[in-house]
Amino acid sequence: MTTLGTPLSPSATRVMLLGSGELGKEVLIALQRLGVETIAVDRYDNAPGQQVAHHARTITMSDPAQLRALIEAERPMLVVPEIEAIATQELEKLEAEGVVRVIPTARAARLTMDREGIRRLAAETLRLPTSPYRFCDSLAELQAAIDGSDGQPPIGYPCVVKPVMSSSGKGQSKIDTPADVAAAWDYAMAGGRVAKGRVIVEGFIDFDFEITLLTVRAMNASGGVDTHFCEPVGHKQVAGDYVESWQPQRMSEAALERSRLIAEMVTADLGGLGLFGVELFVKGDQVWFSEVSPRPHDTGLVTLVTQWQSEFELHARAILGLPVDTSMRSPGASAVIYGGVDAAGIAFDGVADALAVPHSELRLFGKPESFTKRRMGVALVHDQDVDTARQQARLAAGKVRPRQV
Ligand SMILES: Nc1ncnc2c1ncn2[C@@H]1O[C@H](COP(=O)(O)OP(=O)(O)OP(=O)(O)O)[C@@H](O)[C@H]1O
Ligand SMILES: NCC(=O)N[C@@H]1O[C@H](COP(=O)([O-])[O-])[C@@H](O)[C@H]1O
Ligand SMILES: [Mg+2]
Repeated sequence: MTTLGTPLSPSATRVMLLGSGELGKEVLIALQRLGVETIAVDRYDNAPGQQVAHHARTITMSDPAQLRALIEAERPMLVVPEIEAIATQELEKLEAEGVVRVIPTARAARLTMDREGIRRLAAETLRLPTSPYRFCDSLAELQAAIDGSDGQPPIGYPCVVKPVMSSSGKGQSKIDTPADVAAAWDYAMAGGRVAKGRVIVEGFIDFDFEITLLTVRAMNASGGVDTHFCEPVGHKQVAGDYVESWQPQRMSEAALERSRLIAEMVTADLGGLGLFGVELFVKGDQVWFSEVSPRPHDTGLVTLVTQWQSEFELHARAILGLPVDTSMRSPGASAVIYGGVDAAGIAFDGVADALAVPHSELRLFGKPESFTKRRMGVALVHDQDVDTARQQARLAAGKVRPRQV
């Protein structure tokens, strides 16, 4: 049975987020609503979540010594990874030593932090359908994997190259012809969240659409763990980064059933409590596993206006051992607002126009520095159908005009 305390008192239930961007900010708000004392950690000062948490700490989260020192000093009840650049092996040690519980588990955080860990688990251990893939440590190995001159079946063209440690499309590119290979390698080397000279090359899947199946592992009344599914979230990606999402994505019963089966298998193996974003490619009734976030997913921002409990509230409840409800309340959509400029302390014009769009909401994340392609905010719209919601969300996002001050 979960007992919650009073923040800033000896009875406090203390939770630490490792990574405090836009997703962590919403988790922190959900935790605060339950009176949880929060510690927001990030690599830079004034990260979005640090602006709402009780405590803010800035460290290099990929440095094992810094991470251990902070966790030992703060002794939170839970550590909640929010980003991909964390010294997860140190988290595994801390968990094994009984210093802290990691969400969902330290092993899950390690396996999903690195594309190799999760891909080998899904494809080789669980035997789930995925794109064909290979891991390469040099441009020569990459070319050999594509051509099949390494003695294995060729990955061929088109294919996709990604650093093993990266997210939001950073360092990712599609290769259509032999002329693109060297540039893709160089881009991957420059774009990972953590310097590591290794990439995954994947055969390109010509899917009809892709979804995130938000899947929650939460305690039931008898102390066991149940798996709950949200309605599928459809999304559109440009250059490996999400620009629009909507819920529900219409799909065949067979494809939905397969998606749930895959999500159930992957999340059961990763274990622990919390919400997962299971990314799947769908073509007709066929479903491929792509990757999974053991935490709220950027495309799931739409659930802030489509579900009674958003993915952030679901995560907060599940990790605390509380019951969850994944039901929808309305169709809806989200559209991303990019910075458009490279500047610190930018201003946003057009906010009133955006919010004049019926059933719209905005989240402006408050990131201290803007980059042309940095996600700075999102427009959210609920409406009676997904098509209308998508159109209106794009309209609202387009009304917001970031500018240098
Ligand atoms: N093998 C593939 N075939 C076709 N499209 C792909 C493939 N791999 C990736 N993509 C496209 O690129 C997008 C981003 O890929 P992926 O999810 O692996 O990157 P990411 O950097 O982890 O992104 P995020 O952190 O936003 O989830 C996918 O959602 C999909 O649209
Ligand atoms: N696809 C993963 C994702 O969306 N992660 C979200 O982006 C933040 C980093 O943003 P930044 O790169 O702008 O600092 C992360 O902290 C997380 O909230
Ligand atoms: Mg992804």
